[in-house]
Amino acid sequence: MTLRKAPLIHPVRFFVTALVLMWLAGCQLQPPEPPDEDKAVIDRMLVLIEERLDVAPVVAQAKWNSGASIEAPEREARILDQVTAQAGEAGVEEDFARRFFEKQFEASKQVQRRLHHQWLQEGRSPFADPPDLAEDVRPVLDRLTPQLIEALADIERVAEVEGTGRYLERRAAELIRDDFDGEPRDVSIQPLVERLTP
Ligand SMILES: O=C(O)C(=O)C[C@]1(C(=O)O)C=C[C@@H](O)C=C1
Repeated sequence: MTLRKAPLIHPVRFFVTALVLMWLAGCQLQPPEPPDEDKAVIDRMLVLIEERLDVAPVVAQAKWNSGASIEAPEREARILDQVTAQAGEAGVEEDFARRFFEKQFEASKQVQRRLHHQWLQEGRSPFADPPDLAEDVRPVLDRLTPQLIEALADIERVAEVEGTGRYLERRAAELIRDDFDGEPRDVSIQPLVERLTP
């Protein structure tokens, strides 16, 4: 009679155990996702940034027709004064709020410069029915300012939640236009990436 040694662990059990262990390891490797309500806070902010960036081509048209400079430092200073005052009331760190808005100006100017460059190359004539910068366009930006400050206050509340930085970058790619190689988008979210990344 030949004695066959029984395997230490039955092959089927070994296989099932290995599968379970691999599945558990997979779960461990998944980076943590923020809770849904914190994701909604980030989405809301990104939608507002996109809305603001959406105005830049209209500003560019108005300035193309009027010949006004893309840089409007006195206008930026006025917005920043307002932002500083409102950020304090909303519980947002003033430096963070200012840096955030400075980056929104920069992103807008990038869009405007790239469009003017394009139009110059095309030899574009003035737009037929240009929007009025003071009457039509800047009021849209002014309405967005307090909404963005509120969104910044919410961002501050979720800043320490794990996974928010990663989520922000992923969703920015989905919610914000990637015109001009995505440069204006990257600039516009930069202060948020810095704030949300540990
Ligand atoms: O209001 C303008 O003239 C704009 O070009 C818009 C804007 C802004 O993003 O708010 C951008 C650049 C200017 O330097 C000032 C303000």
